Formats: sequence, structure tokens, C-alpha cells
Amino acid sequence: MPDQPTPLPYLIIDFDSTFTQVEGLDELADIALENSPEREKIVGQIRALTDRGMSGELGFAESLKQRLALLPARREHLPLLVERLQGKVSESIRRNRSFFEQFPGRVYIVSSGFREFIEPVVGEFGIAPEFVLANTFTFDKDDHITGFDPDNVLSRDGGKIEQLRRLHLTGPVYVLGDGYTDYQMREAGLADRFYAFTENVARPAVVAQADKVLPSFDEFLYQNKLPMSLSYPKNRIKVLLLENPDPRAAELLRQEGYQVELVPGGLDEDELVERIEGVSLLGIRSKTQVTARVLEAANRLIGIGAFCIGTNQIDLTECLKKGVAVFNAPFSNTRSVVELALGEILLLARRVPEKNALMHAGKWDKSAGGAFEVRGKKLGIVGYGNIGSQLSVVAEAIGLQVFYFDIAEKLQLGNATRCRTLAELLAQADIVTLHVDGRPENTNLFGAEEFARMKPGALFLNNARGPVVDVPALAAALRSGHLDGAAVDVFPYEPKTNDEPFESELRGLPNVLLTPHIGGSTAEAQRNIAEFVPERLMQYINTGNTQQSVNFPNIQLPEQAAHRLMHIHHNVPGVLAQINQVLAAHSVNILGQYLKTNEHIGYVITDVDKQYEPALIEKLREIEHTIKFRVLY
Ligand SMILES: NC(=O)C1=CN([C@@H]2O[C@H](COP(=O)(O)OP(=O)(O)OC[C@H]3O[C@@H](n4cnc5c(N)ncnc54)[C@H](O)[C@@H]3O)[C@@H](O)[C@H]2O)C=CC1
Ligand SMILES: O=C(O)CCC(=O)C(=O)O
Repeated sequence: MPDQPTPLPYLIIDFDSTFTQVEGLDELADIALENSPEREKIVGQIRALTDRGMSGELGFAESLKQRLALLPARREHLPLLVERLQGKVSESIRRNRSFFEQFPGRVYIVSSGFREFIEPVVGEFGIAPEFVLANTFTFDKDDHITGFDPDNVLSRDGGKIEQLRRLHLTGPVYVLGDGYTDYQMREAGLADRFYAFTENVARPAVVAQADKVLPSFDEFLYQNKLPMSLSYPKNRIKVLLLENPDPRAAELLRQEGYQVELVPGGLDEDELVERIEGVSLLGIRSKTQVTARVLEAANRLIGIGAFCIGTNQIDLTECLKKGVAVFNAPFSNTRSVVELALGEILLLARRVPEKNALMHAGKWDKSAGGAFEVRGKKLGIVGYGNIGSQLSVVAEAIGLQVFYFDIAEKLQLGNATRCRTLAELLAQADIVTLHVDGRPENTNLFGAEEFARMKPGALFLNNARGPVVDVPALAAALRSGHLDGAAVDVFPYEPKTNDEPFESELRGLPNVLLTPHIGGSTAEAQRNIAEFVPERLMQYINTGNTQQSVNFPNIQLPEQAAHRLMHIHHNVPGVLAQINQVLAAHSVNILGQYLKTNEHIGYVITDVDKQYEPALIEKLREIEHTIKFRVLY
């Protein structure tokens, strides 16, 4: 946050759809009509009248009169309404409650809504009744709401203007609101600025008149260098999402208040270099290469979300050196890949790819030649991680004997047999399936030599990564008849978009199933990923939690009523000591401190007393070997 607070101007804040997320009268109608068959219809009519009044399409007094005529509400409904509105205070206003408490006497609520429900809601924020200027209801002897007090200036057209005039405020006056009547105070020359508040509703006619548009109250505080609960407004955080992750991802990130931009398909290095400036969070899938050059151009990048398992497309070490945390979805699509592999094994064993092609060409070839049951056959799994081991379990359930080879020590599941070398596995497996990761050392893990070691007539599957297999060698093994079939989902080069043609030596070979990298492309997997990855990114931004980051030291942090400072530095001796010296020199009390390092960086989270001088932040930033420093809250 900028550190020099300016004197607070008078703030005139609207209530309905600004201070709260909703319109009070719409909610009152909803409550009053709870058991009425007409509820939906009447609430809809009231909403439409509210909108027409707010956008300036219908005179305000007329809109209010027509709404109240439709409203069958009673005094007893008001406490219910207040309770509902207290739960619907705008998010950014709610989180900055202490701001309102700090500046009594500077904030007025000027509303054409009703005092009966506004006062108790804003009162919780320290705004006293004399700073609430609003209409009042009239009631009949049976406590039905009959209308509004016509002597109240706010019930008339131009009422807010007259009300503000009567306040005789001296000094700058800023108006924050979502409606045309809020803008009119500025138009009448009574306010210095009109801020269109769009967190809940953005009315084009109102936005067009605004001096500034506020997607959140944090943005107002930030622009005016006023104290705020967040260190940085969320609406300033730009997210770039590539390769079409499930729409739920953008929805969650937008709900958080971030600006989200979507680019269908992937971007090549040059294109990404051009687009990455100003981006705080980048979301990709398996295609986009995040290289050192891209990271060099990424001047604001904080985190990368890989909406997939594999992260070999990202230069993880360079990310570390730039202080960029990377998160993936390590098991959201595991089951989908396993199901595809199992299906492929069964189809290849029955030569379905070949029979299917013949049938489509009008050829009836009923024969058992080359077809076999998988029961009792040996399945060799190379890479016994999440996918490999899950496949092991389901493959055993249909009678396959499982053998596996992994470079790491792995828990043996069910009756699976561990092979000590790849050669041992290849010599006995009837079907070989790859589930290794795409680390550079795995490039061409399978070439002519490995295929030659496989049993004649064996089947081969690659659902892992394209570069792991030497495709010309695989094609040769299939053409020669040494291998009986293959299923391949991943390729050394994959088209960037669905419009680009697919080229491969494997095209046209019999009993070869080719799929366009869809191992994880199921509704379930994509939805799981779209929830998992944004959650990790948001947690990192909000709390510094790096649990499950693929490159950062993993720290799971407790919640603390404090200021939280995040410091990422090159892993050299003495940085923690320097941080603590700076804190001590500013008499700041440390409430909690968490440090983890890896070979490249040190990651320190420090929770400190609420009170500190802005100069402290500058000093922490200046510490030698600092890569990134952020005040989280
Ligand atoms: N086709 C698709 O759409 C999808 C493909 N994948 C690919 O599948 C890979 C595996 O996924 P998970 O099982 O979740 O990863 P994982 O990290 O849990 O398992 C990978 C295993 O391979 C082992 N390994 C690495 N190199 C090896 C080698 N040379 N020889 C033997 N073992 C080796 C590792 O020790 C590890 O146990 C991912 O990295 C990704 O590349 C993942 C999801 C979808
Ligand atoms: O669905 C994708 O884009 C990639 C899936 C994949 O290969 C992975 O999760 O690693």
C-alpha cells in the first residue's frame, strides 16, 4: 500500500447495492411474500422498477411510489430484513470495517432506501444514526407499510442533491454509489468526485459518468492512500488463463475479485512474452512453454497454475529464481488417465482399432486372428506414481498380472510385482504402459533398443509425455510386426489449436489408437482441476501458504491476527538474521516466523504486530539477496 495517507475527504456512500450487495426493498418484498404464489412475479416487478430508477430511466419518486404500492410488507418483516442485509454487506466494505471505525464523522450514508433497515446495518460499522440520511416508512394502525414520509426530501426527485446541499460540508466531498442519483450530486457541483461502485452491479449509464470506477472499496482506499485491510486491491491482480481450463476456474478467480483474461488455445513463446507483462497469475495446461525468456518478461508474475499434472512445460528452476510459485493439480485427473489406459488395453487386445477402421470402409472381417483376453496376461507399468499405481489396482481387478518398474522406491499395491530394472519388465510384459513424468532425463526413454527388448506381439501404450518415446522407432517396431499394437495420447509436437493439422509417422498404422492428448480430458477431471488450482493460487496470494507447490518450499501456515510479511530470497547465509535485525530496529514484535529453504531460495513468512512504520517495509525490501517481498495483510 502507498504509505503517505492523505486527509480523508467526506465520503457520501449509497446503501443499496453499494454498502450492501442487494437492494433493500427487493429483499423486503422477498421476505414479505415468502408464502405467496405471486412471490416471483411481484419481486420481479419490484426489481425491474428498482433498475429503471437506478439507471435514470424512470423518475426516482415514481419508481419508489410504484415499488411500495406492490409491497405487502409489515413492521414485523423489518428485523428479518435487517438480519438478511447484515449478511449481505459488500465484501470489500465488510473487510475494511476498521476503516469506518477509524473515521467517525467523515462518512455519510445518503440513501433513498429506508432508515428502518439502514441504521442497524451501518451501525455495526460505527456509523452513527445522525450520519444516516434516508427515507422513513409510514405504517397503518395494523403495522402494514403504507408508503413513505412525503416530507422527507429524499423521497423526491433530486432528493440526494438537496440533502447534500443541506449538509453544508466544507472540504472535499467524494460520492460512492451505483446509481444515477449518486452521480447527480456530482453533476450538481456538490461533490468533487463521483466513484461508480461496480462490485455488485455495473450500470453502463452510471459508469459512463464516473470520475473513477471502483470494482471494490479496497480500490478506493488504495487510490486515496487510506488504511486498508489488504495490502493490494484484488481487482488489480491480473490473471491470464490459456488453453481453455474449465470455466469454473475463471468463475472462482473472478469471484475473488481478480481481473481474468482468457485466451483459447496455447500461445507460443513470442506471443506469451508479449502478453505476460503486468500479469500476476498465469494459468496454463500442458502445451504452453514457460521458458526463461517468458519469465524475464513477466514483470509482475507471482504464481503459475498448471491446470494439469505435468509441469515439465515450465522452467521450474527459473521460476524459483524469480520468486514465482508454481502449483498443479497432482491427482485431479489421475482416474481419467487410468480409465483411458484400461480401455485402450482392452480395445488393442481385441484389435478394435483395426476392425473399426475396416467396418467404416465397408469391410466385414470377422476373425479371431490376433485377438486375446487380457485375463492372466502380464501388464508392465513403467512409472508407479499416482497414475501407475492406480492403474495397477484396477488392472488386477480384471485379471491382469501387474509388474512395475519405478526409479523411486514405491509401495507395492495388491499383488503387483516390482521389477528391479526396466529390462526385466520389458522381457516379460505382454502389455507395456508408460506413466513416467516428463523430466528431461526421460526424453527418448523408449527407443529402438527398448522396443526390441519387448516380447514379440506385445502391446505398447504412452499416455505420459510425447518426448519420452522415440516415435520413428515405435513406428518401425509396429511396421515390422514386432509389436502388435499401440495406443498413443501424447506426442513430441502437439498442435497448438484444434485448427492445426496433426502430423505423425504413426498415422495410418494398423491397430494403433491415436488420441489428441485427452487422457485427463473428462468433465470430472476438468472440473476438479478448475477448483483445485485456483484454490491453491488464492491461498498463496492471501496467506502465503505454499502447500503442494511444485517448486517452492512447502509451508502450511496458521491463521494469525497480525500483519503477515512474505520474503523470498536467494538461499545464502544470513538473510533471516538481517530480516530480524530490521524488525528489531523498528521495535516490531514477531508473533510467528516460518522459514523453509530449498537449493535455490529461502521462503520466510513473518507475522508481526499490527503497528509498524511504513519505512520498515522499505528496509525489508532493501535487504540484499531479496527476490520478492510482499505484505500479505
Ligand atoms: N495423457 C494425459 O492427458 C495425462 C498425462 N499425464 C502424464 O502422466 C505423468 C504421470 O503422472 P502421475 O502418475 O500423476 O505422476 P507421478 O509423479 O505421481 O508419477 C510418476 C512416476 O514416474 C516415476 N519415474 C520417473 N521417471 C522414471 C523412469 N525413467 N523410469 C521409471 N520410473 C520413472 C517417478 O518416480 C514417479 O513415481 C505426468 O507427469 C504427466 O506427464 C498426466 C495426466 C494426464
Ligand atoms: O489436459 C491437459 O491439458 C493436460 C493433461 C496432462 O497431460 C497432465 O495433466 O499432465
